[in-house]
Amino acid sequence: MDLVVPMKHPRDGKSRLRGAVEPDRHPALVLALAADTLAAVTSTARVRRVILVAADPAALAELAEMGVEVVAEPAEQTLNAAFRHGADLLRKDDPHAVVGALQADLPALRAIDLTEAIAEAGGKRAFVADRQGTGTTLLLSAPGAPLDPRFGPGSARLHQASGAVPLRGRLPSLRSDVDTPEDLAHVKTLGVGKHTAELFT
Ligand SMILES: Nc1nc2c(ncn2[C@@H]2O[C@H](COP(=O)(O)OP(=O)(O)OP(=O)(O)O)[C@@H](O)[C@H]2O)c(=O)[nH]1
Ligand SMILES: C=C(OP(=O)(O)O)C(=O)O
Repeated sequence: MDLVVPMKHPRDGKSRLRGAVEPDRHPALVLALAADTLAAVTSTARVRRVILVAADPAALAELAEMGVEVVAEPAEQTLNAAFRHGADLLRKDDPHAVVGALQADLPALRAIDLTEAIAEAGGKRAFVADRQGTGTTLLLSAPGAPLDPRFGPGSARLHQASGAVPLRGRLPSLRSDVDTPEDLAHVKTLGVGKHTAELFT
């Protein structure tokens, strides 16, 4: 299966985390969260391609070295348009693939949780809610079928209402996205990847 990961310019993203590090290091924190997410993704055997859909590809040069393809976001500059664009590019090359949409703010992600989620989905359109139960961290299409992303506030409910199956596994590392300082404290208890850890030593 192939994955799409969207990213704003690191200077603009994760505004609710502003102040967690010195202001001039905020972009480095956003990049570190993404680098740890991508390190786990690219070490997951079930994942074949990863497309990063970027508001500004030049700002993500260091992520491009991690075995992911960085492309520019489409003219419609919204989160769901970014997901649809990445999914369309992947489908052009393999019309029958499962396509996944993953958030870039999962610094504690472990390959074992991503593998378990893909297995539990079993080819159905399915999603993983965040640990609060309101947001979505991963949405998987059925093979060759539309991804139909509905990310944004309350997306777990929207994904379920659109027929996606909520995955029930514990999946602690996959449910722990980092939106707030409280989320950051939580992922530190799980154990973050090296890029994020380096910013707090
Ligand atoms: N390419 C692209 N990525 C986006 C867009 N909107 C959100 N994202 C990315 O999608 C992911 C999820 O978004 P949020 O968790 O809401 O993150 P955010 O907007 O950076 O955070 P806040 O400013 O705190 O709301 C993050 O990796 C964002 O960078 C967009 O319009 N285009
Ligand atoms: C956009 C979303 O993310 P967040 O909770 O990270 O803002 C979402 O959960 O659909």
